[in-house]
Amino acid sequence: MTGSRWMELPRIVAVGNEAILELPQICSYLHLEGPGLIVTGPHTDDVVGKTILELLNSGGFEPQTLICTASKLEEVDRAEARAREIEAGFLIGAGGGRSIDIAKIASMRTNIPFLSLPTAASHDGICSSQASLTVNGEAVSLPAQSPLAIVADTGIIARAPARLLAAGCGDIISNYTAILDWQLAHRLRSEEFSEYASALSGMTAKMIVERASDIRPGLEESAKIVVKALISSGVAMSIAGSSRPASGSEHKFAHSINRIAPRRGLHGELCGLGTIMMMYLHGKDWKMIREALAQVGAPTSADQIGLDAETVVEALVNAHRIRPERYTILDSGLNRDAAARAAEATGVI
Ligand SMILES: NC(=O)C1=CN([C@@H]2O[C@H](COP(=O)(O)OP(=O)(O)OC[C@H]3O[C@@H](n4cnc5c(N)ncnc54)[C@H](OP(=O)(O)O)[C@@H]3O)[C@@H](O)[C@H]2O)C=CC1
Ligand SMILES: O=C(CO)COP(=O)(O)O
Ligand SMILES: [Zn+2]
Repeated sequence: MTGSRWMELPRIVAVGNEAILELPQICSYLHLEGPGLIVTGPHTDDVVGKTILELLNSGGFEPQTLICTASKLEEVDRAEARAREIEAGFLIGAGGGRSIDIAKIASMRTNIPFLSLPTAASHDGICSSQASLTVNGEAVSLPAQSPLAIVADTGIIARAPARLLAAGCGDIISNYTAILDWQLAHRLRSEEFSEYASALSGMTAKMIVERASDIRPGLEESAKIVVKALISSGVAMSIAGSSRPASGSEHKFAHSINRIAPRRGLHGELCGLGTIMMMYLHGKDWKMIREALAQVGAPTSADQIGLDAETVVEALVNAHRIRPERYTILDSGLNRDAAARAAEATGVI
């Protein structure tokens, strides 16, 4: 085999209190030219929309805003059309995982560079070169543009609702089972495995578990710990060239819940619950995971996010149908009784 696989990584990663104020400077440093299209959501627009507009205006980047409300292809189509219509020089994905993913795919389609401006530490898609979308009701992972720069203002992130920070911890802690699944697929299916990507992803998850008692809502220092971990997890995905180091059976469970009970629980919350149960299925230390999630304030039982036992079991037995090409512990054939036992034994239901 000849040639190489190209790894896309950001050129600038700015993490810190009031980092948002450096936005015009960063755009100039990267030789970006306006208009800049800000892809964001309604809540985020209330929190930082005006600030971003003022900052970009002050730098002469003629900003415009597009509000998106769902992780759907139609929203990507809208972002792409608007970017082309205004002949955008760059895109900014500002907000949670959904806005960043939409900007990421629109950037890939239009070949217009994009900047990632997370306003919450709720997901590890801040820097990854893939995006997750719902297409025809199914969760799909698509190749996308890696951000040219990340601007993570830890002051804004620390002031975001506490639930978002806890969810981000869940998304990182899920790397434990994602790696176990990847190793299993390597052993049983000869799937290509990256020692480096898995080591980085695993170290990131271990750090959050070890520092769980230091992670408190409202603290800038906590926001910094979690954001850096989310970025590392994204780098692991970029190294692997897929979400494999950060998405395994626990993510299949989360996607399966989204299919059965849409809008119930945040992505990272569902992944956290899935990780507890998948650790149990792998015969590993699920209590350590549950304890860490509880320490950071993430849900450890389904009823905390309004899910009933039947929905959890249904999601578990059907989770292997999500992206069947991605082999995980669930592909060994989890029957309904075993699924209920795993959920009950771990206290998830
Ligand atoms: N590409 C990848 O590698 C990854 C992608 N993802 C994807 O990311 C998404 C999950 O991300 P997540 O962030 O949990 O979900 P959302 O993007 O839906 O964000 C959750 C909510 O938080 C709000 N919000 C964000 N920041 C603030 C703030 N500072 N103050 C108040 N509210 C705020 C959002 O507002 P608003 O309404 O403005 O959006 C939204 O209502 C999923 O679609 C998932 O598939 C997750 C992990 C990795
Ligand atoms: O959420 C992810 C990693 O945290 C990646 O998403 P997918 O499960 O859609 O690949
Ligand atoms: Zn995730």
